[in-house]
Amino acid sequence: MCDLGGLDNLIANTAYLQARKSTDAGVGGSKRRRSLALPGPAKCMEIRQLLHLSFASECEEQPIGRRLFHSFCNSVAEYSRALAFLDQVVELELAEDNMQNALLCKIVADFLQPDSENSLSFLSDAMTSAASGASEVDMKELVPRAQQETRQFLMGKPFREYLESPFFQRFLQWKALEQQKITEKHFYEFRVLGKGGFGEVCAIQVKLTRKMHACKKLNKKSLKKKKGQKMALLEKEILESVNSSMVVRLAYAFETKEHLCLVMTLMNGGDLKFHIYNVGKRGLSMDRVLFYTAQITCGLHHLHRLSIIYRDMKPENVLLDERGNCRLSDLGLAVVLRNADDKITQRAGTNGYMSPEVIKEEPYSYDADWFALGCTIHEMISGNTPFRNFHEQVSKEELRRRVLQDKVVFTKTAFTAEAQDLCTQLLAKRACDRLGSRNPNDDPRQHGFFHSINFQRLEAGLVSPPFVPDPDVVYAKDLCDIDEFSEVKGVELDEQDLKFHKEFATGCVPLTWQEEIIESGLFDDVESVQHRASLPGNSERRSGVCLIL
Ligand SMILES: Nc1ncnc2c1ncn2[C@@H]1O[C@H](COP(=O)(O)OP(=O)(O)OP(=O)(O)O)[C@@H](O)[C@H]1O
Repeated sequence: MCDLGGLDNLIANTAYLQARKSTDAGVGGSKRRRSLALPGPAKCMEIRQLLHLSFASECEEQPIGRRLFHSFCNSVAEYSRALAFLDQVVELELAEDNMQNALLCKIVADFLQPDSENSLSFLSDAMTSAASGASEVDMKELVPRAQQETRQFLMGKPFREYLESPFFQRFLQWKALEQQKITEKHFYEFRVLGKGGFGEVCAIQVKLTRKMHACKKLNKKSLKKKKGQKMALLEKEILESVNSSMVVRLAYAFETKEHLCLVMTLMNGGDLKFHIYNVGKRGLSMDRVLFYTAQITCGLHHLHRLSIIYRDMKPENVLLDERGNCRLSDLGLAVVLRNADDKITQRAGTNGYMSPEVIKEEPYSYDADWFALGCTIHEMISGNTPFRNFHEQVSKEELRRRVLQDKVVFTKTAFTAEAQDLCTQLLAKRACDRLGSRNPNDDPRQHGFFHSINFQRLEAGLVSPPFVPDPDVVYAKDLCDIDEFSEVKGVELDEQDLKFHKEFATGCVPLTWQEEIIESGLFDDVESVQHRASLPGNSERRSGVCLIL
């Protein structure tokens, strides 16, 4: 029986939906005031000592660093042109196929021709003379070389000057703020979204930025009792290392008295299992199957490049966000290989998605994920997994036999020839015959099924999802259908546990935190206040910054 009435659920949903909308409205749309204190010079000196300064990290990878390096470069015409050129190259990489040639010619004419107004004076003579009268084929080869020379240039004098400029001081202030201790006081908490093995997942909102996230709470005593501490730390470290728009990302890791908390990308559009079985007729339309499969494939590819085997590929673990893009979630079973080509034998995964080699406990690696992807595509198209029909009761032994022996049959007309071929190749019984694992360069993204997908644009978020979840629907079970956790008895936490909790609760994850600060408008607000303060006639110079925004 449900303890909570429908009213409780309604109130929880309304509060949650309203909080989501306040984030959508952005900083400008919200009336609540926020205060922000950026640390002063002493703290900045301390932070500077701790950083291993590199151009790639400080000026390219870290979002706030990139923005401040851009601002610095904009004050010197030559540096500003160099960045404009690099920005154009990125635009070229993401351009639609039919726009590519025109853009390529424009870039060469604007930046590489010695007589052009924006010509890059630091480029080698060999480069500029090759640019005059170059054919399109030559240009395709010249632009990446010019890109390299430009980067080399920026890494020299401009980078050294940047490190001595007030822009870098500002960067250090943000870095100092990034290292603040994170506690539950930084967040508002909303309804529970789901239940995991060690605790609930609930929606939360960062007070400072108003960004919504999902918070996976892991009960400290339960982790200890079920010997889950090592696994939890590994999941946290893996999430932290991932930087893909196709995999859930970690924003904060902190602890409360009872829980270790992982604050991750909020995926509020429901999971693929729900969409396959609970909306309209079973299965998904082919445009959705294509879109999700392309995104999942990018997500798996990203993990594999980091030597991570996901090991739990299935529709239930693929979550949609409010725009209809999907990400892989629940990296609780993922493992990192010490060497990229190592193999492991430990049986892990979900029955019905585990590959023959995992079932037989034979050595396996990334090939296991490609097999599970084959099962997932089959399920998205037909509403049945390849080895078990919907609602069919099958014993573990029979399921095992089917996976090991049965040829997959495609009974539904919904399978196009290309979809069928993709599934067949992914579901090959032997890993060495399986798409994705046949040789070191085997890439499922090159399969004909994906011929209409521009993967670079997809990864950059420039392809519109074919389905957008309803913004007024909460795609989560009603509160009364989510079981509560019972108290963990008979476990005492000791010194060793406290040490582990400290190792886990590392606070803000730099790249995600910096993105959040920029996205929320806080970064621009601070910059404009600082800019006003530095104008002639304004005596109010600031070193530390304490702002009410
Ligand atoms: N990022 C997220 N956004 C929204 N909801 C989420 C998110 N992550 C998890 N959930 C919800 O919480 C539930 C439990 O999360 P998750 O599967 O990661 O926990 P778990 O401890 O690994 O559970 P299990 O081991 O049982 O799979 C999910 O089924 C989903 O409904």
